[in-house]
Amino acid sequence: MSAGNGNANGDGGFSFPKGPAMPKITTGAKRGSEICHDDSGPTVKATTIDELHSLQKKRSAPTTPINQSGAAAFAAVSEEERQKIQLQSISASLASLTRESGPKVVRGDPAEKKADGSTTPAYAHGQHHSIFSPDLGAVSDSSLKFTHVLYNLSPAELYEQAIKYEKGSFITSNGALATLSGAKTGRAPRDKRVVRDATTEGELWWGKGSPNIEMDEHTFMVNRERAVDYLNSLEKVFVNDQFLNWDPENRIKVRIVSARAYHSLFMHNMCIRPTPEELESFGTPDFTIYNAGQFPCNRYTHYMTSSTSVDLNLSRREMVILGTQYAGEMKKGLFSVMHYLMPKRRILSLHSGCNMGKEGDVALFFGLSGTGKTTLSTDHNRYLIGDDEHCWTETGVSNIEGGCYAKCVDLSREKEPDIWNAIKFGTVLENVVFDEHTREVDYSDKSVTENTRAAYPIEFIPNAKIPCIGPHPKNVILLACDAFGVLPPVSKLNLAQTMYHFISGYTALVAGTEDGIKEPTATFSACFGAAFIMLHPTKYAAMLAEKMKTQGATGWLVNTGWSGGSYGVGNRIKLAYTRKIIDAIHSGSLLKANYKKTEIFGFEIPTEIEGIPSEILDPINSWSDKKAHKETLLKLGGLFKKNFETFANHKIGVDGKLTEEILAAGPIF
Ligand SMILES: Nc1ncnc2c1ncn2[C@@H]1O[C@H](COP(=O)(O)OP(=O)(O)O)[C@@H](O)[C@H]1O
Ligand SMILES: C=C(OP(=O)(O)O)C(=O)O
Ligand SMILES: [Ca+2]
Ligand SMILES: [Mn+2]
Repeated sequence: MSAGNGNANGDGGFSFPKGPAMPKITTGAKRGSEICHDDSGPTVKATTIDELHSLQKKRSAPTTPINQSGAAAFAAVSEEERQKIQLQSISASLASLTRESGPKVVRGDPAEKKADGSTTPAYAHGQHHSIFSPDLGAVSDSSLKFTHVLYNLSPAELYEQAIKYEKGSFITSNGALATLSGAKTGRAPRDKRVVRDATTEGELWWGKGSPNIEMDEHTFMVNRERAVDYLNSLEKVFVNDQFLNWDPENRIKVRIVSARAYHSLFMHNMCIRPTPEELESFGTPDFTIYNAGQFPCNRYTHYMTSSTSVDLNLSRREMVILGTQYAGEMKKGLFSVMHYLMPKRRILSLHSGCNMGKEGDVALFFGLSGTGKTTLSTDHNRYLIGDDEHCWTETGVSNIEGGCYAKCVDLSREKEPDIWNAIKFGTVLENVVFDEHTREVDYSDKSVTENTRAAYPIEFIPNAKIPCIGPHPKNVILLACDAFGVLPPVSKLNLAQTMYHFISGYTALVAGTEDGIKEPTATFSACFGAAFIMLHPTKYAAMLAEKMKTQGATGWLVNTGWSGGSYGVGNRIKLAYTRKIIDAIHSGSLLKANYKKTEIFGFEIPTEIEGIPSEILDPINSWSDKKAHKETLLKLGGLFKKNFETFANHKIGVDGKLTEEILAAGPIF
């Protein structure tokens, strides 16, 4: 190693050159005698510094005037009583199950000193406390300390917490909060576990192909205890009480207990935000997440294969996160819960984006990660209902979430203006790289990860449809990013083909970013979200088929991937072209186009679409090597066939008729 040009001392070290001395800065020592008399306005209405600071913050969160009809005014819960109930509920959430009761919880930042300098716990908003302290019967040293709870903080408060206490948190020039998620920059599906108990044993999909890797109840409790003890050992924890699902009849109350302001702000953005009134009557959550992501699981614990564990216990309505700070784990964990709860109510949960035209025409966008759900559902000419997770009921669709989670690798203002503009104050920017001085984000920089993300509240998109609900879908668009380059840019599907491709859940992405990797890797993920479904894929497929049939919805397969050859030879289809295709689907013009049938897959492909070079519509035309095209097509067809084998002996719907049709709707050669 070279010594560089450091100023190492000792023998042989450098000494600073003795150049001319720096000019002295004149400080204008005589200033004091030149006092300007014309700027003396009124002085502050405070006599001490503490008083001045106390003037700065006005109390927020108005409480609902309780309008009791008639008598029993005394029955109204006092503010103090309400706060106490809330703290009791949080204490219960944080309770260790091996000790008798929950920890002593108190609201507010432990660092927030009162005016007299004392650190007696106080509420976040500066006013004095109302401490809930459990019985001293709870015997453990941990019960001698307070767990400070930062409850449903605002984005501004969370920014301050993140910047003060979390390494890697910065404000970028667009106002967003840049954060680092740590060692994990994506989900860890192999570390996900689901408790197999008497109930879930028969209800869930287990075994080959299933994402549900079992764990027993006891092991779950071991991990839960680990997470709870970790959280209680901290100075403070963040608690979010929020909702899932814009359909009021099927709304779920969720509580997220986490150690990082980053996680709290992420969920603030991604879940539905309660009004102050809704928060007052929140009560007990339907589901709780314990996010102890900085703390690993113990690898000697049964069922653990790494130091990361994401554990779902449907009976206890709890999820525990250990050993990963990637925030997407929370949102997708809750999505799994919805994939269990909703079908029980005969509601179909969908891993799809959703938007609506001015005429009320709704489209769903299914697809695996990176295929374009967020990009294509965010459409300046349409209302955004949601970018990722929806429910389809007897009356229409509803978004599960209150925010969007966009990939921002190579994001450009020109191509995706609405997402670009949504990245502002309040948005969480994960793992992006920015200029150390100007704090301008470089979206093309993949130094931390390819999977850079922006999480923002849905209302940051100007034409968001609030409330995020809509009528029955008219078009069901299946997105595949085909890096083999053989799927047509758009195909019209009949119902059986839609089901075949929905169950297959295909995409092929390039294997990685390293040089030399030329071979695309095919991924098949049932229902375009095998990592999140809880029941057998055919259950969701049967519901989708039934709904599409009754509503007369049309299925489409759109390739947002390669054209003119596989990855390495061809190019990714231009986003502008894909948008034109999608526009033609929405407007109904594509339905009326002329079609021809492709070989092998039997797709109906349009012969022309306005604004798109016709030759790209049939992939064979854009491949210069026709032999390679045929071979690649057969190769992909073979992968589809092989993947579908596991579904061949499952019946869909009441009679097996649809099953036969679906099997026949795959590639034939
Ligand atoms: N033709 C295309 N259609 C859709 N997305 C495209 C296209 N070409 C490039 N992209 C890029 O691919 C990514 C799609 O990601 P995203 O919409 O976040 O997927 P998802 O929401 O399905 O995970 C975006 O970064 C987008 O800019
Ligand atoms: C958050 C995710 O969703 P998507 O990539 O589909 O947007 C994910 O899969 O981790
Ligand atoms: Ca997704
Ligand atoms: Mn997305």
